[in-house]
Amino acid sequence: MQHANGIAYTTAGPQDAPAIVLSNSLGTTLDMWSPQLEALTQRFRVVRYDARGHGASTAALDTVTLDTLGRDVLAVLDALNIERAHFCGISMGGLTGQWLGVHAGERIGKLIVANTAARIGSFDGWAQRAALVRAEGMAEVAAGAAGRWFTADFVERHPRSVAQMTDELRATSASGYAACCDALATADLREAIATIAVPTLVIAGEHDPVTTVDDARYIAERVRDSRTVALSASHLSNIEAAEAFNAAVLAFLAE
Ligand SMILES: O=C(O)CC1=CCC(=O)O1
Repeated sequence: MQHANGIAYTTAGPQDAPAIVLSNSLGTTLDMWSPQLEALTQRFRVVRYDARGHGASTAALDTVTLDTLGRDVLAVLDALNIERAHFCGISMGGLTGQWLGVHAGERIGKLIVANTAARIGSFDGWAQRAALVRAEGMAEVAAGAAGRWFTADFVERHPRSVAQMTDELRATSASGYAACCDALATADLREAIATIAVPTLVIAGEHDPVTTVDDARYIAERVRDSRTVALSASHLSNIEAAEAFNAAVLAFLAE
């Protein structure tokens, strides 16, 4: 694991291949991309990183905004001397991707934003969640995570994958998680995304209760060079519908 400005990252795949950066969701780590690694490293240099406050990232947590999360990606690209990379982010990572499309489009080849929205949740909802984990730690948020992240059917059929993800969430630093809740509380790109000029794929989960198919449509209707695909999955569609997710990403990158 290497660090750039306190952001932990790792690379895999051929060094001279085009790079793709993978950006995790709230309460997960770069390990969430394991189901994508084999497929993507056939053709890409895959750069995974732990979002600020998560996993092995040690970056400061005083005032974290969406701007901070976006600039963290640029710091990783700079550390690797990568001028331009594809970017695939899920949920909070997808919001980070939209920020990059708006503010640093010249650094992004193609953009994939999955299970995300231009504005996720509400200020009050995120403020309450941040206060909860700051006061009481991760237990309550982790207890409800399976139902936010996966369909009941997936939870029943894949208990080990689900437990791995919820254990990881339970182990997430409460202050890191809360700092990212703060960022989500104020992140609102509903108007700004109309300026995104990067070719964009918007992936939705048909059963996602957090960021809906309508949220995906909202993005696609405003980003001029965009297409959408809806997968039979809940929120963490890269895990629940890994094969279809990989196929959609690879087809888009091959266009
Ligand atoms: O609430 C959750 O755990 C789902 C989620 C919202 C933003 C994000 O990245 O994950």
